[in-house]
Amino acid sequence: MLLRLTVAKTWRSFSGLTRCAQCLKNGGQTWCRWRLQWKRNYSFLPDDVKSVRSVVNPDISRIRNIGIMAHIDAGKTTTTERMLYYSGYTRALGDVDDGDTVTDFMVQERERGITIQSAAVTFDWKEHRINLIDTPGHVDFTLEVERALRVLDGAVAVFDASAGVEAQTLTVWRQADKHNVPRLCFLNKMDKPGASLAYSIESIKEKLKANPVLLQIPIGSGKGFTGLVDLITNEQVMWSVKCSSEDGRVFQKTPMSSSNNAELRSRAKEARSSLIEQVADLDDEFAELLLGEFGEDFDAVPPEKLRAAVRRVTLARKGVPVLCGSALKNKGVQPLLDAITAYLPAPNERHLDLVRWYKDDLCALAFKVLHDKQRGPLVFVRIYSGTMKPQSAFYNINRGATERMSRLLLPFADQHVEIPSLTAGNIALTVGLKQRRALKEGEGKRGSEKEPSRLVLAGVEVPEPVFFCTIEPPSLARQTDLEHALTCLQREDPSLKVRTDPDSGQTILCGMGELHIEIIHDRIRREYGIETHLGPLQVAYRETILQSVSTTDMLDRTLGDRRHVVTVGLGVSPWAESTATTSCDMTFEESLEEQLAPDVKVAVENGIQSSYLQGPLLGYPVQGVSTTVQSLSIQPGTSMAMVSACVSRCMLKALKQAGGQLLEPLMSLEITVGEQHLSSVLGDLAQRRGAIHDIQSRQDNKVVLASVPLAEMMGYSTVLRTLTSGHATFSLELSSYEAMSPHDQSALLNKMTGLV
Ligand SMILES: Nc1nc2c(ncn2[C@@H]2O[C@H](COP(=O)(O)OP(=O)(O)OP(=O)(O)O)[C@@H](O)[C@H]2O)c(=O)[nH]1
Repeated sequence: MLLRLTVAKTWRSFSGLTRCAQCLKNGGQTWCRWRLQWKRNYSFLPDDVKSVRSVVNPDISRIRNIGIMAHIDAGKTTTTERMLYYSGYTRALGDVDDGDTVTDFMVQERERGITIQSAAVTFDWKEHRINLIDTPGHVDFTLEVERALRVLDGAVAVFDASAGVEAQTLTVWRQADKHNVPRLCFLNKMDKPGASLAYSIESIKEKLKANPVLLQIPIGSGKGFTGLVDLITNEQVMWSVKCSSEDGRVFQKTPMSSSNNAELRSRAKEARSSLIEQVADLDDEFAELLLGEFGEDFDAVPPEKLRAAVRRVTLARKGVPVLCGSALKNKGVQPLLDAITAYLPAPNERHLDLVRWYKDDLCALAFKVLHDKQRGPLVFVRIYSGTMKPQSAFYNINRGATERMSRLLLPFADQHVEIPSLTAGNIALTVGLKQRRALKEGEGKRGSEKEPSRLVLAGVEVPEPVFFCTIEPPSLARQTDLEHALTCLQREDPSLKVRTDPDSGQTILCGMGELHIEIIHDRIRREYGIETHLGPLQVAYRETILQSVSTTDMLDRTLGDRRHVVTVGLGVSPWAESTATTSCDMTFEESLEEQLAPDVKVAVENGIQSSYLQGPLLGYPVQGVSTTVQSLSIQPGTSMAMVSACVSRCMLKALKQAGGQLLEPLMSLEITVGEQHLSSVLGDLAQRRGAIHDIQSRQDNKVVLASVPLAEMMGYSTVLRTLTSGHATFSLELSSYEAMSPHDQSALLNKMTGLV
């Protein structure tokens, strides 16, 4: 009896047709804990992976390495989840709100319903291999997006169709521009009452300065969104709306000519004509075809000719195809998959100059490391040329070392399938590479044979952290465990920085934002079993100088029977744009440059660099300063450590004399808020030293664009929630480091030095 009940429950739960008995007992909630657990356990079993197809190395022209990128909550994970379901790799539809999606597998991701780390999945769609990376939308994890875009050939930018382009969309769009990544736009959430195709298209043009090429128009709006018109094939694509549990697998395609909706027919005709004209403007080959054969009758333009032209336009990055749908309501995802295979490039269509040097030798870029307790570091690699095989040796150009990989895996989120080899164009996971950030290889060949400096694939820029706090283990005995945990976490996440305070000896965590540090704290507790204590969160200020100064210093010290004597003269001067940079530089006077021995130069450089790390005001890093070493005399027998110490002391003196200026991180803030709460939000911003740049209208909401010092934004999410009863969202991103006013600077100095 019990068995029968369980089987019945299981079937009901699996089929998604009815609620389980426990759900009904719980007052009719759609999901109960039991059902969630079941979904977690069974919705992504290893045998869901179609391993036979997966092990086949597909032809390179049929591979698509793509990323899904967007502002937070636009629906990236939900869209990815649908792709996995329709391609047959999962048996049940995962849901972000239920915390059971494939790509958000970290506990923190499931609990919070957000993506924290990018996750790679591999699946097949209509004879194509799609390697997909779902990236986070929250700005604290922006490095994850950058790392993914570095190795991808194409991207899908997902938009909330009721919001259009949002703050983080701009950031990820710029990142994709930087890496020349062709992309598609997916206007998601067409089922939302405020969804608007026209508004979203306009904001893509205006804010992203992109050229949207509309390939579909929606049928119905808000809750009445039922399908779309495919303007390429001139067909109506309709999903069934009979049942809310419909999984969207089945849909109907009918030619527009047979539609009895005259208004839709005319809208579609107009949109298709605009599309054809736009593509003809962007692609000469298509324009010629149009002039020659189809000038009089756009209806007769064959879909395949139009598709090929849109592909050329996309690859040349002259336009961005735009599609629409509702991932949550299971509409529009299969056409999006078709578009990925039709318009985004195969790896061999992305012409990387560097790769041709390798010919058939292996060239791969390691772009991400995961730390696995049993297997050690798992390194994600993108293969650019050659073939990768387990149990073979590789030359790591960055580290100048040969390494051996023990196993080769294909990533399916947190599940991995072992494979015997993988060819160019693919993304794989390797086990056994020991070197940190193990990078590119030329199999079995020393880099020198091939001018290694020219053959290294560029990595990504790691953003500077803006927040820091102390972290302490529960007892001194756990300090080593904490250090190990932090080493592993840093290996995975280069935007996390860990240092030791030279005065107090405390360990300092530096991160990209409040959420970033909170997640690291939580991971140390859950994954490494250490209950750590975090000190108060502090802003990472910077220091610079106000004027040019020259000074000298002399060190004369006897240690044991050895006398060390150094005299140094140097000048420091501020950069014209000290707030626009995060670095400093140094030079030697011409005569010294020629005269000094290499080890002396290194010692001097070390002294200068160490003084840049801690400014004279509050010990924050110095930026925007040029130093010129003007004179140096060293008595024989003096150690190089003493040279560094003397230079460092002289630098401190010079920086102090040059007048210290504190720089604080200024953040770009975008708040979306209902009109009724606008005035309270603006009033609050005024008290936070905020400067309002613009207030725009977005459907029924107002969007406030402002800049605010980071120091004023601690715990802002709670404040905003209280001010607006939870009816506002915001996104915060580092804009620049700005000089503090003399009043604010002295207040901060007094506070930090304990004078008030
Ligand atoms: N109405 C509606 N809601 C959607 C749709 N797609 C996603 N959502 C909801 O939007 C919220 C965010 O969805 P996610 O898929 O987590 O969005 P995301 O872009 O992956 O979020 P982050 O990774 O955290 O940036 C969830 O509550 C989803 O259920 C859609 O098509 N329509």
